[in-house]
Amino acid sequence: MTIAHTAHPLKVLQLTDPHLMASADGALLGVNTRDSLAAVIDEVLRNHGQPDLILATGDLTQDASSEAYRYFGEQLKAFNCPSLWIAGNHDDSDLLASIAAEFQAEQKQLVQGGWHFVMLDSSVHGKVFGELSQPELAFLDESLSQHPELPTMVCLHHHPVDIGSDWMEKIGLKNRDAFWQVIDRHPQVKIVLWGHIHQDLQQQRNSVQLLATPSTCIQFATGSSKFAVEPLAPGYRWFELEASGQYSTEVCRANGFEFDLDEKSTGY
Ligand SMILES: Nc1ncnc2c1ncn2[C@@H]1O[C@@H]2COP(=O)(O)O[C@H]2[C@H]1O
Repeated sequence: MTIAHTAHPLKVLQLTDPHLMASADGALLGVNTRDSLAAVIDEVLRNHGQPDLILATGDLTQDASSEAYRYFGEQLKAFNCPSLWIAGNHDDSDLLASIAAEFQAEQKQLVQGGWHFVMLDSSVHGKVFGELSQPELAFLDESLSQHPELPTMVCLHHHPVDIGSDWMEKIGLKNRDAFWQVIDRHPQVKIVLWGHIHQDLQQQRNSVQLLATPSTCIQFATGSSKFAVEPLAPGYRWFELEASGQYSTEVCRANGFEFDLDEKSTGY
């Protein structure tokens, strides 16, 4: 584990749900996912510049191919900083971990800039919903016990709360009560961050800020009872984290990216 303290806020970039494919032509509902990721990376560099850390919160690939994982790692070389990768429902957790190691992105926790980052694997092989295994819950509890003094961000792929979309209720984190029982024992947790829902979301649960972020490809319609997409631009989340525990965060989109989304789609 790396320990570094800086006087400046730590700049953290979240990239989520890029759904990359082995083929350069790979598209999701009409949107080429390599092109949309490139547009988001350009937007980060133009708008915010270099981050100090990247959090990649799952569905890095659509086809769980080694080519797509390596493509993702290569694209992150636009940034001169470490990244941490976790799996989503479209990923192959073991393959992701082995290729993440090639890019030094496999760590499950990191202390940097006075913050503690904990990365959880909520993927369940062959399922769309998420679940945290007993070893994963034990890891969460142990890692939080190691740094009770540090403001902490916990990341996973699946949503651990109701987000107000019926169709997504069935594909969130199944054992969310067990997750919150652990979190509630560790008051240093400031932020729980996820992907999966392809939309900007902010909620509060006691003293914990709950955040989700648009995908770097297609976006799901907010509050829809059944599967629906909306033609919002691909995006990312940016954080500036102070060692005091204060922070700011915003979602930005690559609004100049042109795409032809299949808006009538009823799923994929
Ligand atoms: N019409 C649908 N109803 C329910 N789930 C769907 C539908 N279409 C796709 N999905 C699944 O829901 C998931 C939501 O985001 P993912 O990108 O993980 O992948 C999606 C599919 O696995």
